[in-house]
Amino acid sequence: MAISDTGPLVQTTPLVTFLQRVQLEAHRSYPNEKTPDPKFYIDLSLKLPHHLSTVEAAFNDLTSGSRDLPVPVKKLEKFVHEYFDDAKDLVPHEPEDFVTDPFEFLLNVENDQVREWAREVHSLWKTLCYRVSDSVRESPDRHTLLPLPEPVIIPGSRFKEVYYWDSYWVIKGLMTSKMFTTAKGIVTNLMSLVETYGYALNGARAYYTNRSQPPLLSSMVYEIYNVTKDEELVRKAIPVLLKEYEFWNSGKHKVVIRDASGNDHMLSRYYAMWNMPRPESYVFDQESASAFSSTLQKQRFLRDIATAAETGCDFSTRWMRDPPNFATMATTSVVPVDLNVFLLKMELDIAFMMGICGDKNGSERFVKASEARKKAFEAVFWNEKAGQWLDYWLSSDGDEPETWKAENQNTNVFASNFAPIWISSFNSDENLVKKVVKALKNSGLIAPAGILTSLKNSGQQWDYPNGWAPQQEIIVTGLARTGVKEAKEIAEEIARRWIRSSYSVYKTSGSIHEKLNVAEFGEYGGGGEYKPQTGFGWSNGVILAFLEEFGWHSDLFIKH
Ligand SMILES: OC[C@H]1O[C@H](O[C@H]2O[C@H](CO)[C@@H](O)[C@H](O)[C@H]2O)[C@H](O)[C@@H](O)[C@@H]1O
Repeated sequence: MAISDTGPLVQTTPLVTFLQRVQLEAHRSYPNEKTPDPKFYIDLSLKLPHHLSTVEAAFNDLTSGSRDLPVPVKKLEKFVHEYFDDAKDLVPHEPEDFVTDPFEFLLNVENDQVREWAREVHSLWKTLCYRVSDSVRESPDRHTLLPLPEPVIIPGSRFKEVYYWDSYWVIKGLMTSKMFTTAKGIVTNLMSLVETYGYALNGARAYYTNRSQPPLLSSMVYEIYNVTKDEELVRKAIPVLLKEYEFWNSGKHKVVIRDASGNDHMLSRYYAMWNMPRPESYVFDQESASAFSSTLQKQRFLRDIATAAETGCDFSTRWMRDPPNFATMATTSVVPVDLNVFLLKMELDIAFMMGICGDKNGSERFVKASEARKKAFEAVFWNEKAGQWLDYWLSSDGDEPETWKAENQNTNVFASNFAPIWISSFNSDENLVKKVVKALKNSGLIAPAGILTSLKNSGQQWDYPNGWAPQQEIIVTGLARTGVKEAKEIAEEIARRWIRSSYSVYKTSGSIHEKLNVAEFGEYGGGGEYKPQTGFGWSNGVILAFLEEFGWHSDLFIKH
């Protein structure tokens, strides 16, 4: 009998399993250059009055003669059209708190051109706001979309569902747009997922139940509370955050690294509860896994792929033992700097929220937890020579404590190495900030349109020449809020570059992009045909948040 991987698994639904078959058949049917996005098939819903069993029977008939030859495209399209609905499970929704010109909107942005564009970006929330259709609530088995109680803001483009970490930057932008009800609704939706599953899902689809995404729920609650002072929200959030905290600090997510003096440091890693091809990319993952011969190797590789999706950075050389060789993906063997930043932030946020609710003991417990994690940052991640925090490669499977070794720090430069500067535990230390600013300036990461994700050109989405997308916002905000002049200056300069390029791409291609080609972006770059203006959730959010943070009054769109 073949030896199998025994790690945790979360089963998916019968509909997802069936739609994978349809996706695979479509991949066989279409001539290569026309193959539709595999995600299209996994997002389909069953049309009324058909039931899964009858549709499966019809599909079996359709494919029965096609063991060697694929189903002709026309026949497959007819089948899809007859039995499925596409993109009807979300219904456009006018956000109730949207006003064209919000009261006190970007008061510190004095430049007319900038204000006019900001209003346009603000109005794009309307194109990204939906509610889940009644049919999803009434017959969840017909859909891969999951029911959520409140309206949603989606990223847009091919992503027609809520995403966990994207929602943080969406909320930052909604705060600028004064759309507090919509922001609270997003948090309520994510909290409902944690209540149901024990963690916030990667996204609100049945095929995302086997993993989470970077844990930023506490930061979302914190941002909303900071503006609205809504104590009720905080009270509701605390038990949910405690549940989420437990998820990230137990089982396979928890690792212990022992330092040279014998002190144990508890940290966390990403670890998906899945070891098969991701349903939304089944055809691709199956092909990548075909490089391995044994079942165990395939399953481990596929878990590392699904785990990379849990990191939010799918894919990057950051997760490869031998970059850029994709077959060496080993995400579960990395103890990542940024994940632990998010968890340290969660500890500080929970301590703060418990303080608001008068739970002094609880608050002290979480302050202590944050202090312990801060020590772990010093012992495991910090590299004095590099002036940044480095990811750590595990030597074993991470189930037992292992002893720290200098050579296990990943000395490659990634934007995430600078993420700790986001939080007060680190950015309150002026000497440390100066070292980190120097390292960031010399890192090669600061590019014409913002901060690069990495310096390696691997062809992957989360590598050179792309930027650390909106995630750079946390580095910029952290630097901007220190008392160190050169930190503030570099923060403003990075934000200016990001805004100027986003503006340029928007004006020339017609959309706000989820990511920019940060390295090769020219002064006015962009290009492409003029299309109706479209938003992209998290980038929309960062544009508005940067404008709020820096309150520019000069012309941003001229090179300074
Ligand atoms: O369909 C493939 C993958 O798509 C998602 O990842 C990317 O888009 C997300 C939405 O903007 C974003 O949160 C993520 O950082 C991107 O890499 C999805 O999250 C993956 O799980 C999925 O496999």
